[in-house]
Amino acid sequence: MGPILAVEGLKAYYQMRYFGTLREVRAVDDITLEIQRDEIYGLAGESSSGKSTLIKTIARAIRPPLNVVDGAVRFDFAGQGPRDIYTLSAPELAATRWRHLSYIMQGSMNVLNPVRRIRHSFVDFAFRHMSLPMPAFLRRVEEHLGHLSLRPDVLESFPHELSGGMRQRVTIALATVCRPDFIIADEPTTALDVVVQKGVLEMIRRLQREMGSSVLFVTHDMAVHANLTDRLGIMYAGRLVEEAPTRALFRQPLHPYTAHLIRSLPRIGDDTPRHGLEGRPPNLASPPPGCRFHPRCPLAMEVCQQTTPVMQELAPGHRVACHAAAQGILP
Ligand SMILES: Nc1ncnc2c1ncn2[C@@H]1O[C@H](COP(=O)(O)OP(=O)(O)OP(=O)(O)O)[C@@H](O)[C@H]1O
Repeated sequence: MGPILAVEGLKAYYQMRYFGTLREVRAVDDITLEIQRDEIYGLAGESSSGKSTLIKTIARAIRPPLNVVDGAVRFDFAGQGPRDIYTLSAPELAATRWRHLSYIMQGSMNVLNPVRRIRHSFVDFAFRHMSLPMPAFLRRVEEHLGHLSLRPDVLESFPHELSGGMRQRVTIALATVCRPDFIIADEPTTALDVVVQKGVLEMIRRLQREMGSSVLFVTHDMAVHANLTDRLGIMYAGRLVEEAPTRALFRQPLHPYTAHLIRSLPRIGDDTPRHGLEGRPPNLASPPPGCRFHPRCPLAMEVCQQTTPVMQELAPGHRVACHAAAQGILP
């Protein structure tokens, strides 16, 4: 069986008109990647690199001014054969969401209605996918909550009555109760304190293993990626610049930006001062020509200012878009 998700040449721009002139923010610019069944694929990159835009585009959860300009997003759920999510009809899309493709968001309040009891959220999102009468459905939900160390009475609670960690576990329960094939998680633990964060990450890993689902996990936190993900893609200024099995990427990053992200991680007992990168990420309405990282890159050469580097596989499963790396120059 092929990959569960194949993204090909995807471009998604925020397109705005000011006095008749088109301004485009190229937040996702020519991204190609595949996600396999039964893996956790991490997506990293600093703020504004386009991570959220990419996953919204993958989930077809976009609205103007964000538009897909080019490319394809093909899911192959349960081996049904690849389908571009943008060719699904509205009923097909509704039948897919939560059942095959679900979403764990940054703030749990986005998905939990603050003025309705938790039970209603489960009924609204999951009931129609389960083909069970209501009492059996609610029993299934309670069982699933128990699996996430949540008591059945949370169903009768309002979201504000629960702690942040419990709310996030409820949203994970909601996203997993239909045993979806593919789960997108967007910074699901960023707002939580470290101890709660650890528990939530372990829970995501355990559920993923049990269900054999694929997870696309987005966070800027490289330490979380190191502990959780099987493979990792690094985004910079709207482009994927490196991708590899997580261990290989930490052992030997090939892109200078990835090397910088890894070097910025704090290490216990290491007091050497850490130097930030000079400069700021580019404005995506007018990114620099050539490699978008070149104004900040310690290895920049003339070619980097003129020619956009293409992704090349330099080691098995290890792709990088960097002129220096292609010449064997390590960061
Ligand atoms: N509604 C919008 N209109 C115009 N530009 C936008 C809009 N939303 C995001 N952008 C721009 O798109 C680019 C990518 O933003 P995005 O939120 O996808 O990045 P991110 O990597 O997810 O960042 P963060 O980690 O801060 O969420 C940024 O330059 C941002 O300013």
